[in-house]
Amino acid sequence: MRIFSKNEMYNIDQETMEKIGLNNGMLMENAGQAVAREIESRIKKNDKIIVIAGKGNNGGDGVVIARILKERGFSIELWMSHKGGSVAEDAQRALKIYENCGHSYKIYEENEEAFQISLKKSTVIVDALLGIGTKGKVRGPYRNIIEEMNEINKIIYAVDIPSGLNADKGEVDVAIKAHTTFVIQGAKQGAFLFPSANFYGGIKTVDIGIPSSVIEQNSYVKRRWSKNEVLSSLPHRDISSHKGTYGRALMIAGSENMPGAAVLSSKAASRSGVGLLTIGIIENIKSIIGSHLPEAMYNLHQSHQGMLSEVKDYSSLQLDAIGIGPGIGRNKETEKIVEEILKQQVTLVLDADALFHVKPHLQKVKERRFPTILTPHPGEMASLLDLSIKEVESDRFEKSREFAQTYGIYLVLKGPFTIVTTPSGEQFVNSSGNPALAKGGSGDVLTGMILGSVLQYENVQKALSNAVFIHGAIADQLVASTHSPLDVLATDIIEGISPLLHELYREKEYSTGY
Ligand SMILES: NC(=O)C1=CN([C@@H]2O[C@H](COP(=O)(O)OP(=O)(O)OC[C@H]3O[C@@H](n4cnc5c(N)ncnc54)[C@H](O)[C@@H]3O)[C@@H](O)[C@H]2O)[C@@H](O)CC1
Ligand SMILES: [K+]
Repeated sequence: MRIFSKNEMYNIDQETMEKIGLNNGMLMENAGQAVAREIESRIKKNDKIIVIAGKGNNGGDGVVIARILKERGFSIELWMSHKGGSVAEDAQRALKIYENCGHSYKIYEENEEAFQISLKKSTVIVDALLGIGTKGKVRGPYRNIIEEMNEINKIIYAVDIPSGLNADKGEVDVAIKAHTTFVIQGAKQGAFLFPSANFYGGIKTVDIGIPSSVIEQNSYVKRRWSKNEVLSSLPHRDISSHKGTYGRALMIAGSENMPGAAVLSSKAASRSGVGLLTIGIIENIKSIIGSHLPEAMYNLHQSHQGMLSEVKDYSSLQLDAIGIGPGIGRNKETEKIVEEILKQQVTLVLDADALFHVKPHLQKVKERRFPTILTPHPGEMASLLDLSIKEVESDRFEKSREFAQTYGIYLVLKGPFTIVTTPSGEQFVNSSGNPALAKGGSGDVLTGMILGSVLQYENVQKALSNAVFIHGAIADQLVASTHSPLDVLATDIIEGISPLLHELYREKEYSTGY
């Protein structure tokens, strides 16, 4: 599923009209036809359907839907929100065609009570009030209509966007609570931001025939990353491979107060395919880690205030990637280590306290020639950008892209619908996971999984998106089988890596070559 911003969508529509020659009326007809087909497959002949259309082009789509479904023999009442004169040109034309077919409609502004009676009698409502043109707080009759529609508690199918929502942002004033939203050509960004995502219900894309060349030239790549993408990109292990083939990684994590962060991130890394793992920790917690992960090697640091202190020469380890951050703590010494790590000519994964330390050194990040991956949660992202969490969350796509492009990094902005952004600005939205992951340690596990994953793939984005997907899918499976959203521990996620990978590889019909 493609995802668009409002401006991208308007540019795509504009170019389709100007360069391709499909006019707005044609696109509206295609949109209405396509959504009507989807609705038809979900309704019964005895349903009483109300289509409520606004005065913009979204309303025009609604008028086409009403006509098509009427012609197919369904019981349809079309309501326009406003009187004729103020309705957009193409929507007026759609209304003229509707009338030419012998159909009539009613106007909300002239008959509010009758609308409420009709609403009560209806079984299905089609919401074509407002689309991507919505700006600011919902005004005029729309506010009442939206509230009345929500109160009546019927099945609502929304066209393009649940009316009232902003296409690009997560914040909500008043909006339709849809059962399903039929998104035109692709979802709009707000479908993956909160709280607006809660209003969409199911999402189904309808194709209105916009040429793919126009889409490519007028939008960034923004897509959902789902199981199909994971299956088609899982790496193959060649029969002639050996442990060196799968990378030498160093995970620098933990401190006296947080030894668990080192256990979780290192264990997750080795379960995710690392060939040879070295753990960078302070000497006094080695015995704790060792009892959990006998397979690992160690790079022991001096301790200062219970945290890592010495800057090491890593050249003898012949590393391919370094992960740093979970539980390392924050003081001058740990900052120096992060600074030193930035000079290493290997792939880097920075998380947690390393994200705190990297902020004054972002210029050095920009100068790096090897992939740098930052994995902030919204709070860490907000402090990297000097913004509030709310400002980040409401605009996750734009904020991540700007940051990733400015510093030439891969960014994994965590949260529901984690977004992976590449240095060139392509974005991939994860489709797995649930609130069971909102727990201490689950980020440390993801960091380890990412470190393990980047060594298995030639393409960094695929490695990141797949690690994020698998992390979420494990939580989904646990909640669907033996756990609840309350009791999933970070260690359960690690234990779930093997069963899930096993299942995915079986599904991919993975063959070892034997
Ligand atoms: N070529 C195109 O642009 C196409 C557009 N299509 C449909 O058209 C929609 C976009 O159409 P429009 O740009 O006309 O926008 P909308 O249909 O979303 O509505 C804009 C109308 O709402 C009013 N409005 C905006 N914000 C408001 C607020 N806060 N409170 C009250 N009224 C408000 C505006 O004054 C304008 O009259 C899409 O979502 C899609 O459904 C499709 O028909 C396909 C082609
Ligand atoms: K709508």
